[in-house]
Amino acid sequence: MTPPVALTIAGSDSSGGAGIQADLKTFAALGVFGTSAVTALTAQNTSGVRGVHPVPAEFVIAQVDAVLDDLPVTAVKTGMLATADVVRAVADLAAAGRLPGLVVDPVMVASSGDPLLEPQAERLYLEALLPQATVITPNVREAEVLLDTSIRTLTEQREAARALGALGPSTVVVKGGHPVTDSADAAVDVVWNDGSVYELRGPRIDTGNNHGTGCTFAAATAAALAMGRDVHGALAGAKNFVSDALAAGAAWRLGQGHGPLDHFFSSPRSR
Ligand SMILES: Nc1ncnc2c1ncn2[C@@H]1O[C@H](COP(=O)(O)OP(=O)(O)O)[C@@H](O)[C@H]1O
Ligand SMILES: Cc1ncc(COP(=O)(O)OP(=O)(O)O)c(N)n1
Repeated sequence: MTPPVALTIAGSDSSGGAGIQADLKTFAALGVFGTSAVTALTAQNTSGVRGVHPVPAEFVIAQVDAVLDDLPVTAVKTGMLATADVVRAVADLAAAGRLPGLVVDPVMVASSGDPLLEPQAERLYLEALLPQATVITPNVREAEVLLDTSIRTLTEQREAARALGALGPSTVVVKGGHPVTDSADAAVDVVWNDGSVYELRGPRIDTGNNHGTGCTFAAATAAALAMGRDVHGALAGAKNFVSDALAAGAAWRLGQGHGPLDHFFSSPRSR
């Protein structure tokens, strides 16, 4: 049977845990045919980012055009966009109606603390890209930067989701992988949709193997949208997928730092 097709516009993580590698694994694990437009090469491993080599915006667009002109893409995920030029170019594509089911993960900084976005691009996210998205998935730290505020409680996480919703996206998820003080035992993501706010809650899994959680969550959301699920079903499915992949990879040892998730937890190898 012909599978649904999703596109990721994101950076390459040489260590395979985050970026387009995580996105394509997630798409494959969920039965979606994955395509990609690479925005930057990173020389990266589980301990940190050693270098970033951005792709010129024109060539990012050339990759997107090549995919969209040929394949029936029904959802798109953006991750590390690296430069202001690329954020602007992707926003222009969205404005032209070329990016269906758009999930924007506004990647700014790796969990290692290394920057993955030019600071001047933050304003463009706010003004040009986020308002056009079907779903935006900032983590708490990214929400703080976008709103120029601090988020220390679940109440503030909920307020942040509402404030980001006012910018224009259809749905906002302020992810809680970095615990706010009153949700230390649970991983709580706050969803804003069309004026209402609710929580996606799961147990906080005790593991250092958490490299690529955000990429995986956004890619799983895009995969579900590509399959035709509604946004609530897509987010619930993505939350379960990332929890299961974290739990399955909790004990393996890949790399010296924050290891990856096990995206293929339901494959024969993991059983
Ligand atoms: N230790 C954990 N246990 C359970 N879920 C987690 C854990 N860490 C992150 N998550 C989940 O992974 C997804 C990505 O969140 P987060 O880690 O905040 O993103 P990012 O990688 O962008 O910082 C969210 O659904 C979040 O709740
Ligand atoms: C190339 C690339 N893109 C994105 C990230 C950040 O990934 P994320 O899923 O947000 O996970 P952590 O940084 O929290 O592991 C990245 N590191 N590299």
